[in-house]
Amino acid sequence: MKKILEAKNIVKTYNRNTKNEFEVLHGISLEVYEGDFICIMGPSGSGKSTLINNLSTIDTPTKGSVFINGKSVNKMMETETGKFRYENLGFVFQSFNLMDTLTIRENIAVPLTLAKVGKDEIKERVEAIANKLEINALLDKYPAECSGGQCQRCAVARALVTNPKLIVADEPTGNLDSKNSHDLLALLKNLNEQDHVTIIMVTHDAMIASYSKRLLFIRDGVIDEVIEREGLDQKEYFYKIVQANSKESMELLFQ
Ligand SMILES: Nc1ncnc2c1ncn2[C@@H]1O[C@H](COP(=O)(O)OP(=O)(O)OP(=O)(O)O)[C@@H](O)[C@H]1O
Repeated sequence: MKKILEAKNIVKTYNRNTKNEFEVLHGISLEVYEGDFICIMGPSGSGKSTLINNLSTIDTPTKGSVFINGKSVNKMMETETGKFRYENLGFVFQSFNLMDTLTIRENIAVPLTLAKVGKDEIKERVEAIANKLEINALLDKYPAECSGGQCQRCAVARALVTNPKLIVADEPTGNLDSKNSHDLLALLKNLNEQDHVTIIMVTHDAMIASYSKRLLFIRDGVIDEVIEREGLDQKEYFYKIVQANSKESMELLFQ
């Protein structure tokens, strides 16, 4: 299986060399293979967003290294990072991050415009991904004219339009109700299973995490527990995830 991402011993320290210096990630190593669907969970403040940002070029680790498609991303120049991002990564955030003044069509086209893809090809690729995600009817609307669920589907289309190797999603269902959350996860699961899109996702929600294939539980800046779905059905996997999540509550209640 092809290795998409490798993190070696990453450490992240905020406010370095000040009295507020504070190490959030304490040497995390991780390998992600093509077709993986990894979910990161953990208590608030445990370092989930810091980890996903450091894995995906949004932030740079203080120590250790990250390789995406075999390329070391730590050593990349600022200018190179932008190009590398839209060629290799698709991002989905809690707040959708669509631009209000652009139509959905223009929003989805942004990574292609940045990559200087020609006008005709942009039109073709935007329409193809809109077809796949069944959002054709939204293309000429503005984000304010779409529901939250529709906006997040459009954000996923924007993340996928460059055919990235890896989708990075930080709390993608954070602003969605349960029906829209499940629809979004069904879509991501389908992309993962049918098109082998590799996904790394942060969530607080055990039900949402039960769509993944592997769960990394972060506690105090280290990977404390790994749960593989393997032969489990979604319900059994969900119960295992709930158990991992309830560890803190049990400790608080019965210490
Ligand atoms: N830019 C920053 N500068 C200083 N400290 C930061 C910065 N970003 C995050 N932190 C701190 O690092 C720790 C981990 O933050 P992070 O956002 O990664 O946690 P999280 O697990 O994603 O939390 P949550 O579930 O609440 O979103 C927290 O204590 C946070 O206050």
